Amino acid sequence: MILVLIGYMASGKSTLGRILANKLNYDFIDLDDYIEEKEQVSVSDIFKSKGEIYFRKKETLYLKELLDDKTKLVLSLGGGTPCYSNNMDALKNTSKAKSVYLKASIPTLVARLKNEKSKRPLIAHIETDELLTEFIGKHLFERTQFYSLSDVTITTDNKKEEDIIEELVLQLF
Ligand SMILES: Nc1ncnc2c1ncn2[C@@H]1O[C@H](COP(=O)(O)OP(=O)(O)OP(=O)(O)O)[C@@H](O)[C@H]1O
Ligand SMILES: O=C(O)C1=C[C@@H](O)[C@@H](O)[C@H](O)C1
Ligand SMILES: [Mg+2]
Repeated sequence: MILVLIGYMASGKSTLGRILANKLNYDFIDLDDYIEEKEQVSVSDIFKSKGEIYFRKKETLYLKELLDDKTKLVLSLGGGTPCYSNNMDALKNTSKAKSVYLKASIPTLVARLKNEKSKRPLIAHIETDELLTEFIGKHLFERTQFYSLSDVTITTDNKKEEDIIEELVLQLF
């Protein structure tokens, strides 16, 4: 089984993925970290030097590699992974994978992202909280159609990490 965590930037994929893997005694991989390790360069630098399209090709390549090769894995995707190529089809077409959408509201995401923009190339240039709110609102609206294809959706606003994990395990097994 591969449990795949999906959601917008700062929805908690990496944080919750680590906790979930530990609880289940599964391996944990964060797709952004995996890409950085394989390419020996940071995601931000890939965006800068090679561009987003190059990044998206690598993201799809490594997602498929992991889906083929791994089992007993919690895999946290990048925020955009479900929205490009046929990545969501690849997830839905393997009985090995179960996907979970970690749903967070715009205010929650803005509060988390406003002080953590620099490592996230798509929002690093946005100067004010108002502009960040507007950007996330539109971006999340475009992306929700892909995120919502997940097998399970968990709302995460104002919930403690351990409570989200408990809910998630109940829904998955
Ligand atoms: N349930 C929660 N309650 C409060 N804070 C949380 C919760 N889940 C995550 N956070 C905090 O939100 C921030 C973003 O979380 P995290 O890095 O796990 O998101 P992500 O989905 O992996 O983001 P990205 O797509 O950019 O990698 C972190 O500072 C984390 O501690
Ligand atoms: O939301 C996105 O499109 C991204 C999120 C990050 O996880 C990284 O994968 C990258 O910064 C792109
Ligand atoms: Mg992450």
